[in-house]
Amino acid sequence: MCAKKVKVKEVTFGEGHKAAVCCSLIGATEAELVDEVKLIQSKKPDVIEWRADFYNKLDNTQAVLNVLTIVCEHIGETPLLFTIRSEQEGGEPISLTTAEQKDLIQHVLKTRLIHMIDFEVASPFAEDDDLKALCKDLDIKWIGSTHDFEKTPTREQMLAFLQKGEAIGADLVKVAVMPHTREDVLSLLTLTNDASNMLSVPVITIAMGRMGIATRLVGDQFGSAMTFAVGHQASAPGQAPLELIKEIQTYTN
Ligand SMILES: O=C1C[C@@](O)(C(=O)O)C[C@@H](O)[C@@H]1O
Repeated sequence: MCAKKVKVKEVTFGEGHKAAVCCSLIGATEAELVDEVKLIQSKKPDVIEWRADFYNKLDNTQAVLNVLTIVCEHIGETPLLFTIRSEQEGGEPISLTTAEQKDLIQHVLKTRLIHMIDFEVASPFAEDDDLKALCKDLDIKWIGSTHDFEKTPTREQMLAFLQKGEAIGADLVKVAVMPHTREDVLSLLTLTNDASNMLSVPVITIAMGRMGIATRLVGDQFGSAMTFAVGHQASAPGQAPLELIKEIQTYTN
């Protein structure tokens, strides 16, 4: 079966479409985030991600909601992806408990200011019926993600992560891994091709670091629906500038 398409505002994710280019906000303060969003938005990414685990007042719900409102004043029609990446999967350390994090996420979803949210497949949030029901009610698409900053798991393991995301109801599924050999990169690309044919939801795949650059530049030619690029500062190793990816896309799509 061909991977289904998912539309978020004017952006279409999935088979037959070039990868949406996403740039991340990683500021620690409101002032940094405002500078960052202005710069990034001027480069016209397809999606903006707020990596809220970098924000230094994540434990203050009102501050988070205020910053969210301010960020949204600068992004126009660009879809906003909200992510609290866990430390185990490459995020910044945060002080919130799981219950506090769930409460914050509910507040953020209810603002309707975000259009997509990332839940790690291995986290309790991806299994949380309240959060998933809220996303459905508010038409906020959720990405079921898995990250391995150490290695590239086997093709079977990576496929299992993506299938788990699909099985628990993710609208899109994503895997990001660290390659150490050319074979690792090829394995990720083969997985991308296979999973994008097999699954019923769009697939996003990334091989991080310098070795994985091909997957970020031309992953869509193998079936990947989104790529993360540098707008201001990289949010993970190996990201290329947005301008380079957009330029390449004029030749490949
Ligand atoms: O999950 C991802 C992908 C990513 O880790 C990357 O490798 O580009 C960057 C993160 O900001 C994002 O949340």
